[in-house]
Amino acid sequence: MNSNILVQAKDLVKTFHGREVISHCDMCVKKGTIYGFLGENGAGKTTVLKMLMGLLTPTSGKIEIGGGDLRESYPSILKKIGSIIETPIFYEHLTATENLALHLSYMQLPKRNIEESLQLVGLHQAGQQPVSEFSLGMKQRLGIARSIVHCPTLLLLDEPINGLDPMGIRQMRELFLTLVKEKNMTIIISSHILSEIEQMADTIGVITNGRIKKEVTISEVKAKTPTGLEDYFFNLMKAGEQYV
Ligand SMILES: Nc1ncnc2c1ncn2[C@@H]1O[C@H](COP(=O)(O)OP(=O)(O)OP(=O)(O)O)[C@@H](O)[C@H]1O
Repeated sequence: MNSNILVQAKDLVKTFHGREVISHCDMCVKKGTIYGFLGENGAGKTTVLKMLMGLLTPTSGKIEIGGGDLRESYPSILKKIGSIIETPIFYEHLTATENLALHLSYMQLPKRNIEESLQLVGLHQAGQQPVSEFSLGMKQRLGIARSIVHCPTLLLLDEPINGLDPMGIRQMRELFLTLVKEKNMTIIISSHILSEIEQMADTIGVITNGRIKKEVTISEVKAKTPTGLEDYFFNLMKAGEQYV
């Protein structure tokens, strides 16, 4: 595998109860980039992200992360992946700090970076509060803190800005850009908020009916559709392959 590539999925298939929801899906994510993962409701984004995280086993196909086969490198590779997939669940009676400490101990890692991670997501003053007292947005921020506390190289973020206020959305966008620039992380982020993806992503992957329809750099998107990503996405959905 090309050394510039961190994640490569080849010919992925996932079947649930005989129904193929991911169909021969190929995906390629370069190191040190943000990959905006787009698709309509039910297109297959969460299912692919769960397979990249090892939470679901593909029916067939191959996933390589950092040049190694995900299945063969499991579970040690988990230490290099951070994720927020669907609604994050916490021990509600424990504090934010205790939840992050528990996460690190599950991963058999030293209790480091807890304060820094809470600071990065704007929860530094809430570290000693039980999670049961957190708002939806605070839980989402804590989920992001948990995804980065072990300093992963790959972040899988499934709609991570759900529930955040406008300030929070901007702070998280800036955080994700900083993590890539300063901590060398690679991020795959799914979101329906195309304006956010447009401001962050280097590459866009569009999935339709379980298959990547288009992988394109953001500069190609802008060249093709000067009015921006939203129009590019809608034109692609409407016109299909004729548009690309
Ligand atoms: N555990 C499961 N059992 C059966 N079908 C499933 C399961 N998980 C997902 N699916 C189906 O797989 C398809 C893809 O779902 P997925 O959640 O991956 O889509 P998505 O692109 O993340 O959608 P959304 O944008 O609505 O979150 C859907 O048709 C869904 O019903």
